[in-house]
Amino acid sequence: MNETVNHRQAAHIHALGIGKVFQNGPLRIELFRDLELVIQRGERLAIVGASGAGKSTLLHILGTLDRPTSGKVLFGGDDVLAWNDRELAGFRNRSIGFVFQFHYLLPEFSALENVMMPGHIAGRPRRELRGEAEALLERLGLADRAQHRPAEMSGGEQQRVAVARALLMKPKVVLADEPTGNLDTRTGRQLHDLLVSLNEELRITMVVVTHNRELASLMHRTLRLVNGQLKEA
Ligand SMILES: Nc1ncnc2c1ncn2[C@@H]1O[C@H](COP(=O)(O)OP(=O)(O)OP(=O)(O)O)[C@@H](O)[C@H]1O
Repeated sequence: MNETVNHRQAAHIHALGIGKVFQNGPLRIELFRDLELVIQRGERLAIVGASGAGKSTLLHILGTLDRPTSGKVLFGGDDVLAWNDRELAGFRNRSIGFVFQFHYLLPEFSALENVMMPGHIAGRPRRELRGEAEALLERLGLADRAQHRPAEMSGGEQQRVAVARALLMKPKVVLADEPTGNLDTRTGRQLHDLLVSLNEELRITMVVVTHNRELASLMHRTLRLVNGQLKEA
C-alpha cells in the first residue's frame, strides 16, 4: 500500500470527487469539478481564495449543510451523505461545531441559554447542560456575561458565545467561516489565539475559511481555492 492511500485512509475528513453546480434559471455556475480534500485528525487548515471562489460553499459541503452535485464526504471513513436527513442532522449536532462571521445567536435568549441550545436540540438534560455551558463561558472569559442577551454584549463577546455554543457538544470538528471578519483587530486576535488553543488542547480538527492572513498563518496548512481546485498556498 503506498503512502497516499495510507494518508487518505487515516483521514478525519475526506471529500472526494466533489462537484457543485448552481443553476439559477438560464445561468449555470459550476463551482467545483472532481475536487478532493484530505484533512487529518487534529489538523488546523485554512482555505483562502478570491471572493466568489466557492470557499463558503465548500465549507458548507464539508459540514454537510449543503449537498454536492456529485462526490462523497467521508468522516473517519463513513459516507455520511448516504445517511437520511435525520441521521445527518444528529451527526452534525454531535460532531461538528460551526462558527460563522455573523454569530446567529438567538436575540431573546441569554448567553447561557444560547450556549445550551445544541444540547436542548439533542434532548440532553437541562441540569447537565447548564453546568457544561457555564464551564465553557468561564473558559472563554464570559462568566459574568452568562445572563446577558446578545444585544447587551460587544461583538467580540457575542462571537465568543458563538464559539462556546459550537463547543457544547464536544465536537470533533470545528468549521469556521470568516470567524473574526466582523471584529476589530485586537478582538479578532484574541479569538484567533482561542481557536488555536482549542485545537491544541482538545485536538479538534479545524477548518477555517478566511481572507485574514494572520488567521491563515496560524493554521498548519493553507489551501487556496482557484478555478474550482485547491492548491497549496
Ligand atoms: N445558493 C446559491 N445559488 C446560486 N448561486 C450560489 C449559491 N450559493 C453560492 N452561489 C454562487 O457561488 C459562488 C461562490 O459563492 P461562495 O459564497 O461559496 O464564495 P466565497 O469564496 O465564500 O466568497 P466570499 O469570499 O465573497 O465569501 C458565487 O458566485 C455565488 O454567487
